[in-house]
Amino acid sequence: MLVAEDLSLERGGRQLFTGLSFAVRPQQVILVEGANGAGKTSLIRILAGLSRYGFEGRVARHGPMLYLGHHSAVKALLTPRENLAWHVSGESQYTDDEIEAALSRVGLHGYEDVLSHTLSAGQHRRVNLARLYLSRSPLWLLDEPFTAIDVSGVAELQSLFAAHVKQGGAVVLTSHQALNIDHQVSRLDLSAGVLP
Ligand SMILES: Nc1ncnc2c1ncn2[C@@H]1O[C@H](COP(=O)(O)OP(=O)(O)OP(=O)(O)O)[C@@H](O)[C@H]1O
Repeated sequence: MLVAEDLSLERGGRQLFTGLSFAVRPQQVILVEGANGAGKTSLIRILAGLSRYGFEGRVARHGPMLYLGHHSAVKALLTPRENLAWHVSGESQYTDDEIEAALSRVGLHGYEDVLSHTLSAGQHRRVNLARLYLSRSPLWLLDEPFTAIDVSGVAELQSLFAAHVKQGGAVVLTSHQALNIDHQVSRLDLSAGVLP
């Protein structure tokens, strides 16, 4: 699904990692770990093809991917229904029932048509995460998907990740939280600075 070869990243005069090579294969969950500032967000953005700043190396992706960034891309003056419909419109055609069902899966039943600026931080984040329930992309690149999500929401997400990889998908994510996924998790630790 993805092959990363000899990745190096320098930021603000600091070498964050060098010589990083790995592959992402179907049915893999890869947790990118490391201290604050280790380069996790930067790595996910590089894998998604969204950043080249300070970066050397090669990333080859095969097939569609879904990237969810650290910062919620939910527009305050649109409703959750409108935000989700807009976000997924580039990926495929979805019916209003499918949009509603996805919002319901993330606990937003009853909030579909309020303005998003009236939502809590966690609800805001959940609007973004609803995209995962509609995604047909096999590769998910997720930067801190659990931020602002409550305990039951985290458990739901972890079940979703397990189901996704069991169906042949792959998930690469950053998180400062320990994972409790019913599937083997590979770890990519950036704290060491220089990886094999
Ligand atoms: N646009 C930028 N310009 C200069 N330096 C940057 C930029 N973006 C990030 N950095 C630096 O790159 C380093 C890695 O940042 P990054 O956000 O990838 O870390 P992280 O491991 O995700 O951190 P955290 O756990 O705090 O989210 C940090 O030292 C940060 O200051």
